[in-house]
Amino acid sequence: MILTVTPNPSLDRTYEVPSLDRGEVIRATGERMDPGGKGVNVSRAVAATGQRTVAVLPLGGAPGALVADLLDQQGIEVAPVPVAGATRSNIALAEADGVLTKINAPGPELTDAERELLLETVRQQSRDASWIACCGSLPRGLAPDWYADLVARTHAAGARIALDTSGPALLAALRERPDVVKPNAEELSEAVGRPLATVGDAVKAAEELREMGARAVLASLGADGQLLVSDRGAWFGSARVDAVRSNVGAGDSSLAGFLIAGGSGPEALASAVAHGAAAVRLPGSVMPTPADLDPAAVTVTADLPADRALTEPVS
Ligand SMILES: Nc1ncnc2c1ncn2[C@@H]1O[C@H](COP(=O)(O)OP(=O)(O)O)[C@@H](O)[C@H]1O
Ligand SMILES: O=P(O)(O)OC[C@H]1O[C@](O)(COP(=O)(O)O)[C@@H](O)[C@@H]1O
Repeated sequence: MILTVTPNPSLDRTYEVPSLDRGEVIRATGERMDPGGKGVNVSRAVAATGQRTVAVLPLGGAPGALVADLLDQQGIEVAPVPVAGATRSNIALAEADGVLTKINAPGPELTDAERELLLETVRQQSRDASWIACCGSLPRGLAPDWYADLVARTHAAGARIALDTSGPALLAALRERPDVVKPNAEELSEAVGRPLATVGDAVKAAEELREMGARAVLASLGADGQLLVSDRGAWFGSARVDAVRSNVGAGDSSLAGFLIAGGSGPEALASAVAHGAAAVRLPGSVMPTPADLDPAAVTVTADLPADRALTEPVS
């Protein structure tokens, strides 16, 4: 079973708009609502493959009830932690030319009792977990070392940990040796404090994250593909996508693909790339099913294209 922990889930509202004009009334041409938050999306993608997954998440207020309903409709097993504050709503504005603007709200502040209940729920659910994916930003009330503490506790109980977060929460948790971390290019650059212009720059940064404690680094590089750096070696994977519809949740879908394929080595990287490529062909944060995957379009190589310039360099 793959357990996911999303301390700050969301109701994701995506509006399709012709274009963004600041200060004007913009009439949306389409709208959709999805249960969101990075671990929630990992659970949705794992469940789409038929594997068992449980999502642990605080839920509160009317948006929280809506998230619970939407997850129920999708058949996702949830271990909810009731909280007094309302679950946040995150807004994505998708322009006709493909540009996506996202507004991520801070979310409710968790009380001491809610924080304890969240930890206790993770502890109870982690008994049958092969992997625990700890994902997303931390809500107010959880200190930056919250993930570090969770990694230390769950490692002691024998589960493997995948971590997808950023900033101080990522840096603190690295010290507890998570089994894999999944930064995107911006998060990787922020963690090492350097710009990334080439695949080689990303490889060096991923190696540095391993020196800081990560056992493996699955770095997602947007349209350029993904990189896996671990004690078994380093590989680069990519897949060409002709029409990108939405990249919301593409990283989450990739992490799910990586975990369901065993969570290490080139086969898991190929699965991560296939899931990322499939996710961007789908609207909003719709997660791919096996029928959406095109494994034949994926290339994985140990011959790293170090000099290749990133399509979207991080400055
Ligand atoms: N424009 C794109 N074209 C093709 N694949 C993409 C594109 N954007 C994302 N992907 C796929 O989805 C993965 C995750 O996207 P990325 O933007 O790196 O992560 P995140 O969603 O975490 O920011 C990429 O590594 C790639 O495999
Ligand atoms: O916890 P954060 O960093 O605010 O991110 C939450 C948001 O990210 C998502 O999980 C999507 O993630 P990505 O587009 O980065 O893959 C949304 O569902 C959610 O609104």
